[in-house]
Amino acid sequence: MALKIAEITTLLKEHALLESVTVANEQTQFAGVEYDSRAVTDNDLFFCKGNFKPAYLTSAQQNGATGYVAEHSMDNDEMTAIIVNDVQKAMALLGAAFYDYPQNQLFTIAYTGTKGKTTSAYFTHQILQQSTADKTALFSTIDTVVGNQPDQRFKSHLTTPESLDIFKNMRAAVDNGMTHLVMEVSSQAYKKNRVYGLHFDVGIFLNISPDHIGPNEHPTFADYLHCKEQLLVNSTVCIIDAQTDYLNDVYQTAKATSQPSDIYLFARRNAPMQLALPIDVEFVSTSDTLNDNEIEVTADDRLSLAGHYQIAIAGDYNEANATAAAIAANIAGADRAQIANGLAHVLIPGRMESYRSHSHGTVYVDYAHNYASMHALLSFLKRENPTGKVIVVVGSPGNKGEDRREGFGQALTESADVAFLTTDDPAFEDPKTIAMEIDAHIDHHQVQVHMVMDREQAIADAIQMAGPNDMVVVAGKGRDPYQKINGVDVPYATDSVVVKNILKGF
Ligand SMILES: CC(=O)N[C@H]1[C@@H](OP(=O)(O)OP(=O)(O)OC[C@H]2O[C@@H](n3ccc(=O)[nH]c3=O)[C@H](O)[C@@H]2O)O[C@H](CO)[C@@H](O)[C@@H]1O[C@H](C)C(=O)N[C@@H](C)C(=O)N[C@H](CCC(=O)O)C(=O)O
Ligand SMILES: Nc1ncnc2c1ncn2[C@@H]1O[C@H](COP(=O)(O)OP(=O)(O)OP(=O)(O)O)[C@@H](O)[C@H]1O
Repeated sequence: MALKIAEITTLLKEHALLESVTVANEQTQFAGVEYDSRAVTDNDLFFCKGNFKPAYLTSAQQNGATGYVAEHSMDNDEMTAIIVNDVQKAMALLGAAFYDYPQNQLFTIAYTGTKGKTTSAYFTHQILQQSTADKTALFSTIDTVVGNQPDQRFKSHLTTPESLDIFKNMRAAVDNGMTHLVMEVSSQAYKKNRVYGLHFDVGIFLNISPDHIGPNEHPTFADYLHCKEQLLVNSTVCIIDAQTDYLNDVYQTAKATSQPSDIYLFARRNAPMQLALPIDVEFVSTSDTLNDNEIEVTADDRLSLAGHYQIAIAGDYNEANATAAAIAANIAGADRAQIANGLAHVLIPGRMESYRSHSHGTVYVDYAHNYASMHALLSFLKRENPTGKVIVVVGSPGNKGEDRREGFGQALTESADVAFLTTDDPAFEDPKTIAMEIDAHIDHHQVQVHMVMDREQAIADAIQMAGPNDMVVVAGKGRDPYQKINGVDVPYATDSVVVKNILKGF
């Protein structure tokens, strides 16, 4: 693989991105593309982006980079300088070209939504692995799967990677024989143009609620919604959960660029919606308990998926996630039996994992980490087991999503009996201060609050307190293997392992 200067300038000009180019000669070509100086090798093209320091370019040059792309000249006469008006867009375009447009060889399904992306992506991947004979790749918050060998599955750093990583991983998937890809597309991915120029075969909009609004993410809710809606603009087929907030806005966005026959609206039967639209796929719970989750689906004749489906994980919100996955997988070629088998057997790390103890009730490890997910989770548990106490271990991250603190306080007040406020990725803030901010939004007449900053100790104390019929919820980290403290990823055994170890002692 190589990228020639002529191809680079043509592409950038076509997209009105090129400002100037200073090049050694017309034969110039690059052997690789990189945005991190530490990964640069001989004759790479290096992208200067984000919180960039000039020293990174020096280091990239020392490692072999012979050209750079930036939004300003970098005072370096020895390298080919390609100056653009948007380096993130340029990076996505040139990344696709360098890896020879692997997206064209994959049937692509992408999920967006404030909650449920990972769960729905795992559901869809599990189903498609059957219908494609194990030829489905997955780019999720948890894992990136580009093939079926152990070294072709690795932990993800971001929900949606940088564009160069997306195209590199897509290329690897294609070279490993994959024919389909399921991925999560965050609002940040659109904000930062990580998916610029990518068109998806199927795009799914699950839901939206206030989250990711702050100095490092989206300035306003309107910006957050706009970024999320871009998935529908960039997808041929659009699937929309009609119970989403802002349904009118979301639906109009889909309609602007997709044929009505390519839009699928789904909803729980008789559920309230913000706009009366005809529903194409309906689901209804036929069993919705802590141990058994089953839905019946009816669909219009574009799809063949009417029937009963068992869902491997509990939670009424997972019924919507499962329905979205069933529709997407059916469009991608999976039949009813494959959908049923996939939904019945999927396991998602850190999502509704349940551990039964002898005398301290059931412990749930779950990734709920904002108001919407915490409310969905706790209200479900309380409804299913009204006589048991709900004991929650939770913290809120530092230097991001500050509005989550109020949300946790509200969700705990609505549905918890006891809260152990603790540490969760405090970054550069004091976890105790964060805990006090959550506490300020808790009604102490409803919830008994304990402050235990050592997360493992908080989990142990919560389990110790629980009686046989109680439920302990360890929220927010799932299988995250670290705590982000003062800029360092400090290893952490994961909530799942901590819970299992504690339960051995009981
Ligand atoms: C706001 C944002 O998009 N930030 C991302 C962005 O940061 P950045 O471009 O400023 O990069 P940086 O790490 O400050 O470094 C600047 C540049 O210098 C380079 N560098 C750095 C060091 C060095 O020695 N040499 C060198 O060349 C880096 O590779 C980078 O290109 O690019 C980095 C990778 O290049 C990401 O790690 C970083 O994500 C941060 C960590 C992050 O947490 N982002 C969150 C907000 C995010 O994107 N989340 C969404 C999920 C949201 C949801 O759940 O819906 C996601 O998709 O993951
Ligand atoms: N459709 C849904 N509506 C509300 N809450 C949900 C929904 N699906 C999952 N949840 C809750 O949100 C948590 C996170 O789910 P999941 O990881 O699937 O979402 P996500 O969109 O990938 O989240 P994130 O962007 O935070 O990574 C779950 O552990 C569960 O508590």
